[in-house]
Amino acid sequence: MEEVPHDCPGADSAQAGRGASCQGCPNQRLCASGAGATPDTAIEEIKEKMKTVKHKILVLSGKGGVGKSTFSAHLAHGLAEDENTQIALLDIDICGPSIPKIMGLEGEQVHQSGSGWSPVYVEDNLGVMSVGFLLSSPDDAVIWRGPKKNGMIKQFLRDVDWGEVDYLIVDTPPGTSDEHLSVVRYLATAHIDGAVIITTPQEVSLQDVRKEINFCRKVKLPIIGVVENMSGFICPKCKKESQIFPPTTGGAELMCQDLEVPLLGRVPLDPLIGKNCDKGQSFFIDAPDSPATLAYRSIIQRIQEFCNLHQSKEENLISS
Ligand SMILES: Nc1ncnc2c1ncn2[C@@H]1O[C@H](COP(=O)(O)OP(=O)(O)OP(=O)(O)O)[C@@H](O)[C@H]1O
Repeated sequence: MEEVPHDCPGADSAQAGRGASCQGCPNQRLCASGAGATPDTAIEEIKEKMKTVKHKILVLSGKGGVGKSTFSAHLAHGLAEDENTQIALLDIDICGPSIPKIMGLEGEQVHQSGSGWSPVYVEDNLGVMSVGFLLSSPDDAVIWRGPKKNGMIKQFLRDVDWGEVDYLIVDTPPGTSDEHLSVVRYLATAHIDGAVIITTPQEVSLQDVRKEINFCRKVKLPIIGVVENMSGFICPKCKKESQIFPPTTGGAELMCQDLEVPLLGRVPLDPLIGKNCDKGQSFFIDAPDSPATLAYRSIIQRIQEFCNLHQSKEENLISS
């Protein structure tokens, strides 16, 4: 893929491409050519597009590898169990798009639909779009930087033909990067319900979650809550409940109390989750009553309650 070595500080601003924010930029010529320019019309187009999407949820994590994509995928699977609910799963994890693998869609490419793109449907009511669909193979690397990367996110939000959707779940890269700012900026005008932040119980992960929470507060992104993943261990050989290692105490719970954000729940470390993700199959099917599945279901219910409340608040605002 083409590299755009462009780090102009104004590259993501509405002024980029018009030269106004690019003074002193070594790549001014590229910038002035309009690469990655974000005309105000794009925001308007995204706003228009998002009118058919009822709820928008961002899934964030401070650290990589904590289970963010696994969570995004299974939130989508869980919500899609109600066949009257239409779900869209968007993967913008540019450096490590794992949604194709987890959803059993490896090797899929972007499908054209009119002038835009059509999601790939894993169920009638569950459509998926991933940055991974743009790669020539799973081992290909995305080396876009700056405006082109943001342009791609804009394109995902504007050009994918989602149709009428109840929930749009956005799986983001770890940390608080350009992509987060772009997606928040583009979706902000279309009212994001909020963010779910995934962590493990370890302090190295929690430390980064604190930053993530501060990021959300700075950009005024509501926080639905935190999920402590890989919290305690389910031994596959142990049959009795008592032999299950207890979930951790402290960890995310203390942090959530401290920072006044809800802890949505804890998901144990369960080897079946890893196995099923590698097979591209939901673990809810193979282990409908496992502690991990039950933990997920309770978390999903809390997210739905949050979104319903958000919707009533919006409706009240409109009617008042
Ligand atoms: N509760 C769990 N128990 C066991 N394995 C898990 C659990 N949650 C996730 N995993 C496994 O952990 C690995 C990392 O998960 P995942 O890819 O979802 O992380 P991530 O936070 O999205 O990573 P990144 O953002 O760096 O791509 C995967 O192999 C996944 O199957």
